[in-house]
Amino acid sequence: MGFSLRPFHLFSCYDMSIIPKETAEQLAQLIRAWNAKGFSPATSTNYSFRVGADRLAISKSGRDKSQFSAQDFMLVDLKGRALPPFEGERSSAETLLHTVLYEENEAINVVVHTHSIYGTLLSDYYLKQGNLRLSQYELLKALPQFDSHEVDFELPIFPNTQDIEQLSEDFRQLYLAQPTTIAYLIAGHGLYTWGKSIAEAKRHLEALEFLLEVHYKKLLLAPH
Ligand SMILES: CSCCC(=O)C(=O)COP(=O)(O)O
Ligand SMILES: [Zn+2]
Repeated sequence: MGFSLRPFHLFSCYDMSIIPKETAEQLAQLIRAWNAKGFSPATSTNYSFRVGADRLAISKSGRDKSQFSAQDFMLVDLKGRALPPFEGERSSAETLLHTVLYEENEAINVVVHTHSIYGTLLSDYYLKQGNLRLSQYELLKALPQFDSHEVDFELPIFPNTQDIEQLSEDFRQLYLAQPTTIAYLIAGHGLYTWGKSIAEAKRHLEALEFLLEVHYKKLLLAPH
């Protein structure tokens, strides 16, 4: 099965209150698969895809990701406000961490977030230095900017906070200064990454989660 995202602009007379079923089902299937890998314990994590220039489909808050289905998405605008017919429903508590990306880059179509053990531990461990540097791993070539393993990839780390609006503005400043950023960590919390398609966001997420696990296990082998 392919994981391409159908360009929304092809639907000139498309009903904008409808969430595209095929895309929602593709992403829901991946969300369940990532849950099985331990990326989203206890209702954690959130996911979204662009539905138009001014709107996105995002996971509703508190959903069990092992049971996630297309019906667990709802529509919000770029300010994170619920759109018809979803008024009164609660989108992800971290909705603004998604909307900031769709606002700042119209090429972004999918945003994903994980709460893996390795992302949680390493983001906390490296918070003081402000980033996690990954070098010399072949899988770095799954990231867009690299065609060699002999590179230094720095994953920014933000302190965790319950003030998601402030965190989204802090991230906006970083993204405006460094628009090639493809992911970041929140300390003791997890990973955000994104892409222009489901396939690209999937590649980033799976490569980064693999690299986090490898890096953690390397520290165990050779502590420093
Ligand atoms: C139980 S996880 C705490 C909130 C969180 O970090 C998360 O990713 C899930 O929040 P949501 O509102 O999207 O369910
Ligand atoms: Zn989270």
